[in-house]
Amino acid sequence: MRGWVMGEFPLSGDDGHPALFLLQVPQRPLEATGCLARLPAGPAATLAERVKAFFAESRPGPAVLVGALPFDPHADDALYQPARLAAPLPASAGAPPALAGGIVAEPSADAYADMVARGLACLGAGEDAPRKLVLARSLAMRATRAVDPRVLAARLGRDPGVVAYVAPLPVGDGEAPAWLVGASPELLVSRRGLVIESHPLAGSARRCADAGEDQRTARSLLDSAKDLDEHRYVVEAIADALAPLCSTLDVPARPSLHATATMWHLGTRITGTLKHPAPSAAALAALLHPTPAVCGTPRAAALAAIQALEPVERGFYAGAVGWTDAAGDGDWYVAIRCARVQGANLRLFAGAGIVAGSRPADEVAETAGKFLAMLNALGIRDEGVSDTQGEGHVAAQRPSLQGLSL
Ligand SMILES: C=C(O[C@@H]1C=C(C(=O)O)C=C[C@H]1O)C(=O)O
Repeated sequence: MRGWVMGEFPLSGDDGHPALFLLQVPQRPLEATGCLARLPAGPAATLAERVKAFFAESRPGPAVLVGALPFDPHADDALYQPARLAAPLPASAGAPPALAGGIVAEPSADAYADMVARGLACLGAGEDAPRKLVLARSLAMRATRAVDPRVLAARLGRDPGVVAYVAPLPVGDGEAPAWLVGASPELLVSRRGLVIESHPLAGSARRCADAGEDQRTARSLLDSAKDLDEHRYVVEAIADALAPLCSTLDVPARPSLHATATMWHLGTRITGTLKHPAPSAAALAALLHPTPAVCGTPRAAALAAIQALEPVERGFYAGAVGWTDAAGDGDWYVAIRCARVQGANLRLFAGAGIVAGSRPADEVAETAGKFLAMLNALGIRDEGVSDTQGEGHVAAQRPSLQGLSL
């Protein structure tokens, strides 16, 4: 376990970016500014005890920790006690940042298709081999000036199917502050008293501009054996992890549809009542993360395959963002549909679950669809997707996705 080196977190106003954490959950939106104390960093396995030790000390200020868990459960997390809590001001979305230069796909769409093919080859190859694997790719781009995470979050938050978020990320000495900014449709876990909820998603299809075709896409997703298979692994893993901790656990037998502005997903709303002693929301998040929705199954084999196959480190993408308070309540969302933003640099991430029967070209298309939330927030429109975010027009000088092989 190692503590934060002073200055590696964007915590003060010196650089024009006061510490900002934002989680726009409809029933309980949270905006946290400033930082009173950092939680000593560590892996997921020690999060519950670190959180407990933190709240055991008497401390001035809000009795809450906010922050992010990285994708790799063995890597250091980034949680801190903010100085102030407030309901977020209704942010005006404003203009997207202007981009300088092109978009660099890392890996390229073709290299990603190869990666998926290699991933498919290792599925089920031996007893310990993964049965599901989630493989991700990234798009790197630069804005003409430092990106304001708040503007991006406000633009992302116009979609009622997502929870927009901003979380500060650790950076190296002397580097500009970095943020994870995104719009998650997926609740990892929430806890209020003994009541818990999780809404895992897996199995996806890109939405269509034509209403009839959009409905047909949704219906065929509900009937897709491959997608139901992908989904089942996630629900089983979450239900198996929660069952020993709960006195009641309701797991619907079949998933239902969840819509964002750009994607359809299969989702299962799992609810339960915790037994005493009830683990905190942070402990529950650490227990569940990373689920087969972002990693695969079995977890260790999928994690090893991801680390061997993906050329770009995920960092905090596909981790979790959220808060936990001294009473143990909290909300944790899966950190997807996001970008790492540092100064004028952005790196977007998107991944897709691969099971027997997946096809590389389909996974390229699915990840391209998943990039759209963030690309649209950046003012990059795709003519194939309906303008459900209400912008109404495509500014002529804004880049279009047409012709870009994403
Ligand atoms: C990994 C991502 O999304 C996850 C994977 C999904 C899938 O494979 O169908 C669906 C929702 C998320 O759980 C992502 O958006 O980057």
